Amino acid sequence: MAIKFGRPIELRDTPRRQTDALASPSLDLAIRMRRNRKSEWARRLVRENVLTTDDLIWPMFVVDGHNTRTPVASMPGVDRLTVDQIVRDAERAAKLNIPCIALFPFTEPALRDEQGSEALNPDNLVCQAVRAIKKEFPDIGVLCDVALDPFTSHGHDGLIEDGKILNDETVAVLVKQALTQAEAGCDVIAPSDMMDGRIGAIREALDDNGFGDVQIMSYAAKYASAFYGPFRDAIGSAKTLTGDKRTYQMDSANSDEALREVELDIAEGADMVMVKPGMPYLDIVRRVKDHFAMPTFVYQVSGEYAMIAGAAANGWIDGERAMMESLVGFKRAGADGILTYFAPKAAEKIRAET
Ligand SMILES: NCC(=O)CCC(=O)O
Ligand SMILES: [Mg+2]
Repeated sequence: MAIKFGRPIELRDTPRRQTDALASPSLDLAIRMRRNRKSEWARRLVRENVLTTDDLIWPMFVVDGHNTRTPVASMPGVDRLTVDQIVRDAERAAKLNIPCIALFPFTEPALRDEQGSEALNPDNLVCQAVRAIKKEFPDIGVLCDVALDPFTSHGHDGLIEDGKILNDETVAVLVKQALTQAEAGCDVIAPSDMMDGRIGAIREALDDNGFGDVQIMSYAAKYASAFYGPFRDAIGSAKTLTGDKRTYQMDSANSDEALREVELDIAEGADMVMVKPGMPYLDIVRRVKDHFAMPTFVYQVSGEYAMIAGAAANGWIDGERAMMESLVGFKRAGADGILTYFAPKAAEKIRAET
């Protein structure tokens, strides 16, 4: 039924209620969208998307030392944690019913080299943290990032020769890094490097080495983004990174290309796929979810966190409401889960409200 200015055209000929428009201004509207918004219970009843603690993955930063929490200046409210402290936050995550945590290391500069060799050390910070967490809280999911950037002196995700990031040679190292992490007890391998063919190579190696149950969450559509800045502060690669990552991460102007990236990773054996960053790429999340119907994740990255947390700290926005609005926006776009530094805060808010 065609509707124009509220009153169905088909009804235009039927007698109207007699009203004196001036004395009692009242539009003759059959449909009033505001009725379903009239009170909190009514809004709850028609709500289409709900954020739960099951949707959250909490990224954490691990640093060498003991019993120390060091604030990351560009991420207000986020700390680098020593292994014993990460176990305490894992406990907090478990109590908040957050299903999974993600680990990122701050590697001492002396341990970084051109090849990122520390990534293959079975006793590196990430492996230590995985073992410590799994010992105390075996039921929480632990996700480990696969890429060389926290370990290389140049801050790139792969090996470099003559200024070029080598693809196949890098994949060979990433396979070893993934096996090292699986050996430590990691549940989900999450390659974030954007080399071609790494998902298939890692899947094959995991299967050949008795890690058939270890899942792969692929950073399938990862864009070269300015929003990663605070993360690079947190892992200590901001100052050392030479150049940018545009020869391997995606061009922010592209959308069809994201579907091709995701399609390849699914074909190579990804169990879950991810779009990153989040807020500027909600259209990509929606396309990926609609196209592949895969478990689809989104990373609300450090710069997105910093924008909200920083503005809130200045009193420019209501931080809690902006946090929740941004997170439900990901659900609305089709995400099954969100990696977010807000995870503990959001989980606490959800718990307080239910
Ligand atoms: N591989 C993980 C990241 O690069 C995270 C980026 C961010 O939070 O800015
Ligand atoms: Mg790819």
